[in-house]
Amino acid sequence: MMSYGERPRLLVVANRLPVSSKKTGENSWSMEMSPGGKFNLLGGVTDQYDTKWVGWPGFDVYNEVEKTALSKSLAQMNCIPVFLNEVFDQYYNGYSNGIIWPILHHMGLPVEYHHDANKSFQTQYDAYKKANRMFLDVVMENYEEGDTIWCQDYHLMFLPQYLKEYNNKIKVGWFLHSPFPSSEVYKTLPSRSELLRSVLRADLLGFHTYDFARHFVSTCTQILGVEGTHEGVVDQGRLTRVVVLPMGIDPDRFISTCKLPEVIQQMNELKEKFSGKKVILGVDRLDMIKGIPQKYLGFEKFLEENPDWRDKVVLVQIAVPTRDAVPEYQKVRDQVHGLVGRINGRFGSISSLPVHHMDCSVPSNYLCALYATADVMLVTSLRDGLNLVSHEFVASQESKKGVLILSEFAGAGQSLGAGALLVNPWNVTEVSSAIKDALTMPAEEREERHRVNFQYVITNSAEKWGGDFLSELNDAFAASEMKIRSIPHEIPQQDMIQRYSQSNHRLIILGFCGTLTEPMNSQNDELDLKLNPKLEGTLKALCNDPKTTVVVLSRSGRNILDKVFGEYKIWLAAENGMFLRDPSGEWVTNMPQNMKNLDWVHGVKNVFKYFTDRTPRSFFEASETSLVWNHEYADVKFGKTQARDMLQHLWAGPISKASVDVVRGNHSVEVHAMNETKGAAIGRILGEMMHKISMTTPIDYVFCSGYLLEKDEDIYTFFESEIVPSKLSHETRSKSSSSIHSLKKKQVSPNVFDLKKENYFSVAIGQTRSKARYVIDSSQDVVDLLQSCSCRYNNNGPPIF
Ligand SMILES: O=P(O)(O)OC[C@H]1O[C@H](O[C@H]2O[C@H](CO)[C@@H](O)[C@H](O)[C@H]2O)[C@H](O)[C@@H](O)[C@@H]1O
Ligand SMILES: O=c1ccn([C@@H]2O[C@H](COP(=O)(O)OP(=O)(O)O)[C@@H](O)[C@H]2O)c(=O)[nH]1
Repeated sequence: MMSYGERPRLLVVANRLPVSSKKTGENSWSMEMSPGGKFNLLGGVTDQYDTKWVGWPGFDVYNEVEKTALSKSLAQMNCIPVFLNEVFDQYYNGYSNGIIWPILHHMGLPVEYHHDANKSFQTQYDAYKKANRMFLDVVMENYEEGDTIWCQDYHLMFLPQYLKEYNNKIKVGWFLHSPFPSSEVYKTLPSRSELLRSVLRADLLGFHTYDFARHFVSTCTQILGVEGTHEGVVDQGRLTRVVVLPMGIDPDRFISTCKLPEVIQQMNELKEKFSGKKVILGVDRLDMIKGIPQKYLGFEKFLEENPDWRDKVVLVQIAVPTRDAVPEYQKVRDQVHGLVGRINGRFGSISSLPVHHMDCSVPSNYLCALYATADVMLVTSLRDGLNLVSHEFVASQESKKGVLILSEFAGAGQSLGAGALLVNPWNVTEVSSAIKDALTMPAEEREERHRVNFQYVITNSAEKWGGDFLSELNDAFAASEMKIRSIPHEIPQQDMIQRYSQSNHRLIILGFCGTLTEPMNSQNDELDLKLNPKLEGTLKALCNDPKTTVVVLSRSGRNILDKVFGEYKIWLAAENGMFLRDPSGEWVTNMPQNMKNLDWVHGVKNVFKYFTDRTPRSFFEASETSLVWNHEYADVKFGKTQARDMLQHLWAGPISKASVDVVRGNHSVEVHAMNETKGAAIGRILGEMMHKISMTTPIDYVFCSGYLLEKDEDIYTFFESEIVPSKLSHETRSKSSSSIHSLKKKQVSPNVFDLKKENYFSVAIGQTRSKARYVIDSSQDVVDLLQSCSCRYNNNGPPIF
């Protein structure tokens, strides 16, 4: 592993490098850091990391000598160029900004020009993939083992997959600076699944707001049929962590710039120019998402309704040209120019114009002067990942304490909403009233609102954001490394059976659905879950064996388990351990206190019933604390569509405020009380069991197997902590503190376990990755294993079946 100096290495990969390069002569360049945008993060993380940037330099370079010269100059700024040249147009203007960008911002797909080879989705998509491969090539040329790769934004959605395909051990994070839309919008994208699958290969995914993260997870569950959990997205036992981390700015840069003599001079000039007038400021790229037309309509309405203000207020709008080659951007520019002309025509005079509109960017010091001089900042984005401009305004207003009017559709609305006046930019009347409120706001309220926002902006800086993301990435990577190491092995069948026969008290814990159930096929009419007939005799023999305790631990309810296992001398734990039945058939409630509020159950049941009635061959199980809707036997495609719709209904209705977990399985939707997992239940179950029986022989053999959800796999790790270290004798062990009693706060005898590592068999069914030690393919293998064990139940005696 290579580390530059003492610091770990970080490669930040973004579409654009954070420097602007100017050609000063043949093969010579001058470089300047770009001050704005997400490039602020660079300052934030360089202290702890040796950081290098990989990205497009901002222009084409074809000549090899020039490429080398530019690369050398960029290297001095820790930048590495990716020369996209002929791919750039279709990748950047085409797929990135013409297709993905509008989708991410809820604007829908443009009409496809499929007759024009340069504009068809397919050619643009191919260019996008090609560009992502070009980024990969440059990253790999510079990669050293142990480096962290942080991919930025929607331009690089294929990069996580390409990196992991190249080397699965690379640590990869991806952050989306844009919003992520509702699944209803996202699913219109023709390449929807490929892009999602690719980003899911990263170790950590970051979003600006909770809504974007929630949309992303639910989109993955609906389109890919993967499982969404509170940690992220789980596919085939592999977790991709999802975090919400709103970006920030470098507030000190704005605070100190406002104190520079040059900037104070600019501020004085601006004050003089607009003396006697209040200044409303807008700073946006000239992008459809920024809602500049809506801003002008709101301002126009304000002037219409408030004639007294007409010569006392100006709107200064910096509209930075952007993505000019994309047709939609040309349209919005023309529309905006039309509105500016109309407003100035209606309300202007020889001596004053209400709108000062500029199609240009301004130098960063001048921008600071504008921020600091303005009385009101007006942000009317229709959708915006975050909106750094609003943060920058707040940071620059330390002395003026002006008012921020902020669109509720900007990510920043979720963090600066407390101090800002939040508006719906589509509501022209609301924007107009907010302008009036801002201009007439009493000083006391203005100062208080500013104080709240200023506090947020200085605390949640870009530095904190970068540090938090990278530390989350390290944690996620370490956790996934541990998982990779524990890819389960094939079960050593002979050893398992031999150890079984040599032990004195065996505990067998089994799941039910997919573990012990009868295999179903598409011809089956009977939808009742039934015990696999091949297991009937085996299970009976195991249950009758005095040396063996068998527990079925299932999400199913008491009535189902009773029906299936009524005649067996078996322990049944229904609803993941909420109810426990002993071998004599008596049920007790075994529910933790904090799960008693079950008001949501009724509403969920109604939604499940509605969908069951409309989805042939689907069914649901409703128990007291959980509900499962199963579409395994329904038409595959229709079942998935219905499940997707069902989730929308659930989120919008009965579970919107409930403490529940929703789990989207491959063929099911489950809703159950929060944190109710098999691992959380097993301590309680064993405690209750020990309470009921007097156990003379400690458990020295455990077989635990199921076709389990990722979250229920905590049951496999539960027993790991019960294992006796090999050097501890049984006597020493009995004095040690490692007992269920101490671990799970239940009244059980201290000598419940005497479990050696070799005698613990946790066996996952049908998983490629798992917390279990071993893996088997199907429930048929469970049948074989249990049969082999039961044949040996009288130790060395002859098989009885
Ligand atoms: O590089 P361009 O194509 O000219 O576009 C500039 C950037 O626009 C987008 O910015 C987003 O990132 C900001 C910081 O996270 C966020 O505040 C804003 O809401 C987003 O729109 C784009 O995502 C960047 O990649 C572009 O560089
Ligand atoms: O003339 C200008 C106007 C704006 N900006 C910067 O552009 C960024 C805009 O970021 P924001 O998140 O508001 O929107 P985006 O353009 O990234 O969608 C901010 O950092 C501004 O300081 C700039 O550098 N020059």
